[in-house]
Amino acid sequence: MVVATIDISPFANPAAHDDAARARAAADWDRAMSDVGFAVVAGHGVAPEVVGALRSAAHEFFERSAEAKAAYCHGPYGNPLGGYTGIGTEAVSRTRDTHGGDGGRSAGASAAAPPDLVESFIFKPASPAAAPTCLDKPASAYHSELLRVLGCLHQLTAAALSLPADYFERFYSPHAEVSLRLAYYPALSASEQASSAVRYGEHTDYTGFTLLSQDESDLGEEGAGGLQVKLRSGHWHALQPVRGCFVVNIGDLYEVWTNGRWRSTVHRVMKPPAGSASAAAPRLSIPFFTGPHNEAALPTCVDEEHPPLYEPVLAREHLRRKLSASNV
Ligand SMILES: O=C(O)CCC(=O)C(=O)O
Ligand SMILES: [Fe+2]
Repeated sequence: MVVATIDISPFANPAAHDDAARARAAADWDRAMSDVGFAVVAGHGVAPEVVGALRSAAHEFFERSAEAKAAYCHGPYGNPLGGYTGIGTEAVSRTRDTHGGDGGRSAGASAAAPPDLVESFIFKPASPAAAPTCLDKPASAYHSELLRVLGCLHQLTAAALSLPADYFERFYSPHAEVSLRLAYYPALSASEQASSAVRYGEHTDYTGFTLLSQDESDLGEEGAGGLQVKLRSGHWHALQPVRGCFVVNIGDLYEVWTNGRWRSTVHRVMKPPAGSASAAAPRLSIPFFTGPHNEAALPTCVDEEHPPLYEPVLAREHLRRKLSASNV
């Protein structure tokens, strides 16, 4: 398996597992994050109904008219109120030109990239801007469940990096900087299909862990389009969804914090081939972006053999640079 499946139940349900099981999961996690920067996470304990309810509500919202959806637009992608942004607002591969945690592996690639073929809704439970009624309950339930899973991932990470079990808590409390994004890729028109635009251009995520619920339709025929991850070899690997699991990857700040031991890996969402069933269908994926509160800076994995590779960076400043580059 190029992308490992990691069962996190020793951390999600600690009473049922012993320390040896936790140590094994932590070693597997360290290997996955160092080699690929992506893993498939099982054993998280999130009920399928919680995921299903949010997916249905999101479809209901995105199938509304452009005018109805525009009523929930509160500014550019990444604005503090969250809400809706349509196609034409974001070109994520333009962030490749800003300094990332990836050591500039493909910097300078795409200053003029066309906008991504995606609509977004960012759900923020504490936002004063009202969310559509259909999303409110399922998104709140999903949000709090994923915060719980994030806590497990932090314990797993602390074990993997030989840090105290509660190491990450202080950087993520009293509030983490999280963002629940519904990413809707409409069926492709003939002109979109013919254009050089992609569904979501190549990029690294910006801060901490991203927990992604993939669209099961990505299981379609080989090359049907969907999430692809750039391996160290330069090869693009298509990530097939695994039922009941989340895909988890790290963003730039983790690469900085681990002094390059873990990889903030470049990924993208391609278009399905013209005329295929997948091209005529919408695709919905749900990334939950997570990062520390702004003051956090956590250089680890530094010793005599591993001198610091990165300038220290504050979460807020890094996020600001990335978002301003991605907005069209
Ligand atoms: O839609 C996907 O599968 C991935 C989206 C993504 O990479 C992102 O939102 O950062
Ligand atoms: Fe991403």
